[in-house]
Amino acid sequence: MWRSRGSGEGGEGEGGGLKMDSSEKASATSSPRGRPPRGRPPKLQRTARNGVGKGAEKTPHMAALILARGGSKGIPLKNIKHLAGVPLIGWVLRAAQDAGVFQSIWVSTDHDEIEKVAKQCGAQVHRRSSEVSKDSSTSLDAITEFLSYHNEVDIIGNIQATSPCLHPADLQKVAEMIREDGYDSVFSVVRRHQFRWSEIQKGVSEVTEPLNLNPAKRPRRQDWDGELYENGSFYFAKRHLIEMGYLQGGKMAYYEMRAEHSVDIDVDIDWPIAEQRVLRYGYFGKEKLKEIKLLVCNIDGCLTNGHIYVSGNQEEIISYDVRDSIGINLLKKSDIEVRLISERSCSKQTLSSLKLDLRMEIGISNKLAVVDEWRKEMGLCWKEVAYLGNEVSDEECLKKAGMSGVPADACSVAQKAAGYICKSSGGRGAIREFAEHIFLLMEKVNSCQK
Ligand SMILES: CC(=O)N[C@H]1[C@H]([C@H](O)[C@H](O)CO)O[C@](OP(=O)(O)OC[C@H]2O[C@@H](n3ccc(N)nc3=O)[C@H](O)[C@@H]2O)(C(=O)O)C[C@@H]1O
Repeated sequence: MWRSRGSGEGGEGEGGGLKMDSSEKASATSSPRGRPPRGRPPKLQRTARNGVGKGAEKTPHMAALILARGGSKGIPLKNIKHLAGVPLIGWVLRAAQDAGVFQSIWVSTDHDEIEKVAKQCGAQVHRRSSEVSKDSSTSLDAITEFLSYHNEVDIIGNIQATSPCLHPADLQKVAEMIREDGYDSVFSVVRRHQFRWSEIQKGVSEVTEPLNLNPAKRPRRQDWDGELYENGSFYFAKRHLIEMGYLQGGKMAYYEMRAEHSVDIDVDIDWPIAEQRVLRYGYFGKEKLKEIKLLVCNIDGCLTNGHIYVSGNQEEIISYDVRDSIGINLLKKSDIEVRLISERSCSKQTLSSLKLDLRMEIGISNKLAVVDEWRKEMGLCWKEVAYLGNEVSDEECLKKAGMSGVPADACSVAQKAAGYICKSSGGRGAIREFAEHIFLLMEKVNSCQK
């Protein structure tokens, strides 16, 4: 959903890339389905690895594993539903990729669409069996199955997509705790200041009791350290523990996450709150965002819905959404110049009758060259350019721009190259929505600069 980046100008923007060696690439999907039926998964065996056994010098293989079954109950296909323009699994995948501590990064799923999105986000996919994809299946069941097909893995970092505010630094610290401090398992917690009370059970106890406070001396927040709660963001464990049926055990430690990064999507009403949280505190990639000064927008399929009506006297008739013209005006008021570009030789006369008063170039076969020229003319770097496109011809600009978006109905090449996928379609409010996204991220940039 975002691009792998190299160094230099082409590597600017919100995302990061996963480095895989060729053997890992060759097995981009692992699948119990692809194997001959032989009942239960093979019995797990402890091999001479991970510092155990003779001459084992190899760095232990730490795999990130995101469990993403298709049958989520409360929110349908929750694991790939777009949260702030990015599929839910995409947030934690981006953090895992940029952490640079994993030898491999996997999504375990039983669903075709989730497999597709996971691969677009740069993950390898384990097609899990239906036995570990039921409502009653636990995470441990799915992790155990994954390990039984991946003998090369020594340590599992089970990252839950339902905690999308994860940052690479959190994962780097946990990897260090396991690799250097010798912990067998580490899981995330958050500090909460919550007073707990015993439950009233009819017939047993008619009164409640304080569990962690003295009502006569109620502490103020600043006078009380609070308590640590498992927050469900991640669970790291060495293979032997999982083989024994534990995700937490052995030499065990917790990792305390910052409260603002601790988000747990459990029920549907958590979704809008999580969306606001990621926009403010989420991880947007290695490269720092810069203030946007120019937005370039493709015409057919972004400004318009792509339909053209031709009148008897060969005049083109197009439609656009008033919300988009409001979005354009808001951008202009915020000193963001908006320009239009088109591969097709649209009718300039028709476009100028929209009275948007925007500079535009039409009939452009190499959009990248034109936008590059525009940004140089304005003295901008690519990070200061936002691009909204929907077609294959927009791919390069989407990859280069500091902020990139596509309407909901953009082609898959463009979707893959963009950092933000609008809920609105082209010609139906996508520009307005993308403008809103730009404003939110600019707030983030400005608050970081203060
Ligand atoms: C490691 C673990 O035990 N995780 C469980 C967590 C954990 O205890 C809490 O988050 C702690 O705060 O709780 C559950 O959490 P939940 O059901 O939301 O699952 C978390 C993520 O894992 C995926 N998952 C879970 C189980 C499974 N067999 N396959 C999966 O793909 C879900 O799709 C989702 O993306 C729960 O609420 O019931 C179930 C999870 O199994």
